[in-house]
Amino acid sequence: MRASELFSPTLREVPAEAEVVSHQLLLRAGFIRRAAAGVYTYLPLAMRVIKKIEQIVREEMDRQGGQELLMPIIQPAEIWQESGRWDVYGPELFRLKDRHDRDFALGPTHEEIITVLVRGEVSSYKQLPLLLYQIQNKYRDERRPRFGLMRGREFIMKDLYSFDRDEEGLNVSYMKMYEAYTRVFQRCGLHFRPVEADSGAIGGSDTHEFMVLAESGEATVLYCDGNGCDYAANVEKAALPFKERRTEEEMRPVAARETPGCRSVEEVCGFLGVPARKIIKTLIYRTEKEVLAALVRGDRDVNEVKLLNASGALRLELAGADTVKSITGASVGYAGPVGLKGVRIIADPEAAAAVNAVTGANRDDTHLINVNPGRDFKIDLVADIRMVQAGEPCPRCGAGLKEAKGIEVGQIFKLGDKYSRALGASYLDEKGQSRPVIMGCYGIGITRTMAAAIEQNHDRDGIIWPASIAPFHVVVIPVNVKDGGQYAMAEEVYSRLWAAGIEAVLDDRTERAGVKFKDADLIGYPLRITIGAKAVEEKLVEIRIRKNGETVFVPMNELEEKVEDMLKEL
Ligand SMILES: O=C(C[C@@H]1CCCCN1)Cn1cnc2cc(Cl)c(F)cc2c1=O
Ligand SMILES: [Mg+2]
Repeated sequence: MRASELFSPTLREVPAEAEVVSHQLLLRAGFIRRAAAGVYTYLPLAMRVIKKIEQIVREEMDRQGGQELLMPIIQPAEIWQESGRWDVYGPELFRLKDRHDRDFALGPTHEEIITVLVRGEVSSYKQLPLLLYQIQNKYRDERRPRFGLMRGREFIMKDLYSFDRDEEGLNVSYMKMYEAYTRVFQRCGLHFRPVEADSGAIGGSDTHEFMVLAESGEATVLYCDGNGCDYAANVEKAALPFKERRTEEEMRPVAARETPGCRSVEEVCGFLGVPARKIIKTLIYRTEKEVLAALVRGDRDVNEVKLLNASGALRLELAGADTVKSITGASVGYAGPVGLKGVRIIADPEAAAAVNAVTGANRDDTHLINVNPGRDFKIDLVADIRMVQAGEPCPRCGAGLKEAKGIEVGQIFKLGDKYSRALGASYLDEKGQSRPVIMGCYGIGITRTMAAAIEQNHDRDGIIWPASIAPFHVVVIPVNVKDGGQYAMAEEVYSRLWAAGIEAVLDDRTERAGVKFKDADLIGYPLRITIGAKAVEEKLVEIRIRKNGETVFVPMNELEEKVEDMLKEL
């Protein structure tokens, strides 16, 4: 490929809406262009990266017995009504009508499509297990698409679905995918961690997320690196065994205390001179069914994913000031469990075990002291609803947990019979008994993986592609294209690299060398070969490694071998 022909319009400045590095660099380096909010055109350089990631994914899915197919993007509403999800998903589900006014969805995922397919074709245990996958665009109408390809409304996903006879078979499929995902992300040159995760609305039991570790990641991971312990969990899921603390403290009578303007835990602690762990923090939430009061110890935070799961609701959000006012009679910051009417009280075990605690009084500028759960208010449900914090003991080995930010690039789920029962996909077992097929589903965000690779591999000059997914391996730059000797040598290097299966770009533009170097660093080619006057005289090529800036001089007769060896390390 010659740079003068390559369609990769670079930008000097980036639009303000590009908040994260991968979004900025994908725009600046000419990889993507915005078509609408959260909708992008992938330009040639991006397509080369996407194809390489897809190829790695295909090879690893096929290695485990996966069979590729391609499912439709437009999905008939009927199967979503049959699975019960047509009314569960709100505005996030893109819906459209055809010319006959029939309802369709743009596929955000494909459990319904694939289960209906298998229902029609599988009837005997002899046909199982089945691992079917596709690599296809997905559509999810995010309220606020942002971070470029990291949270788009149209994105490319590999989704595989496993069909087994029973749980045991599912466990085999699940472990096959766990291994395949580990190989995929290793081959993509990414530093990642599988973490225990929450299965969310999709249901099912076990699930792991594959996190690319990067500061800009939206997910928080708690992990242990205590002597070989590999515990790691999305903080949404992380749970620690509750240890009741024996206390001899006598229950004292409740009393009100004026706490003017003290809304936060810190302000109340400072004003009353009590530690945060003596406070029961009360947060008012709304679900699609009811209003809840969530109680956690003052030095903890509510884990909204755990609260949602404990409440059995589908949607949960913090109540606004007016709801807090109407429910508690006070403005935000003075809510407490004593005397609350018409709300369900869900308390974390630590809050439920509190003795002589401080709580809001449900009256402005007032708190209560010596509040005792059970005596002064009734708890409707005790459930683990708190965030685990860094430093707390690893549930496996006791070492202090560490915290990292992660970008979720894949997630694998055990679905069980949730969709096969709802949609009637069953098979006859050896004894002629009809049983539901047991399913798993496994996703990798292809375009999100490309963005995550940039988040994890960049510097102030631009992208640093891992060699395995780089759009090209080498850029060959003649310092002066008007110098016949330099240009001829650059052409020779360029054609010999391609002959050796190494993907090279020849920067044949008439720009100054400095501009070419800047573009090479921005686009992020793993290697840069410079051909200047010295190179021509001494028949030496200068090879610079993008990742660490190291430069080596290589005689022409060792060119291909040296480049191959260097690429293996990148
Ligand atoms: O997609 C999954 C689970 C797995 C992930 C891996 C590949 C197979 N599916 C979960 N999920 C996420 N967002 C969704 C958004 C909409 Cl609008 C929807 F209607 C459904 C879903 C939905 O089901
Ligand atoms: Mg997830």
